[in-house]
Amino acid sequence: MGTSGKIKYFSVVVPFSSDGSQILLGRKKRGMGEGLWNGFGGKPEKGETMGRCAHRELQEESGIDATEYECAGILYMDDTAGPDYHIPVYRVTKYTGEIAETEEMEPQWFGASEDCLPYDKMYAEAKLWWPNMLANTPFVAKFLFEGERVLSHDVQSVGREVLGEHMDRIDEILLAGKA
Ligand SMILES: Nc1ncnc2c1[nH]c(=O)n2[C@H]1C[C@H](O)[C@@H](COP(=O)(O)OP(=O)(O)OP(=O)(O)O)O1
Repeated sequence: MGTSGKIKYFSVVVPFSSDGSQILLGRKKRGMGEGLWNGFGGKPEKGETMGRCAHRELQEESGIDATEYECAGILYMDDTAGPDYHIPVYRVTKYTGEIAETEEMEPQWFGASEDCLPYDKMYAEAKLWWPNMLANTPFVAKFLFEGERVLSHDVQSVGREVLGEHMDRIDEILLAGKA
């Protein structure tokens, strides 16, 4: 854990097209990460599990309603100075509704392959976990940051059961109001 002793929780949500050949990303229009392409997402509200947070954030930021989605992996980010981030990443395989640009995000489809992703306009750690996301291999990724620089990383492929245990621990913390 970084020296601040604080952990912030966020979700990241990535819709896939029905044939799996495309992914929907959003370009952040304001605030943290402005100008970067990423999945949709944000902080859980009080009393919300991460799954519910993922569903709500996707709806608020892209206008669509996820009907089939699951946790694909978790990003644990330790910062040498600032707060740490714990960020579950969700894969959406079915949704209803129309994709819309919102105040926060400009949505765009990209090919679901590494050479189609705009890594130079994504968070620094993105290129380290996206290969697992694209291969549909569940993962637990740990990063040590100094500001925006990744000092070290360890991305492990894990079984769905292990990922589920990580998610249970996070939901327990959220539901206990300890986040
Ligand atoms: N490295 C890094 N730093 C900060 N945030 C992220 C990363 N990598 C990421 O993938 N992310 C994700 C986590 C979230 O999905 C967004 C940040 O959420 P954002 O919506 O900008 O945060 P807030 O505006 O404070 O939260 P809400 O108000 O939307 O709840 O980037």
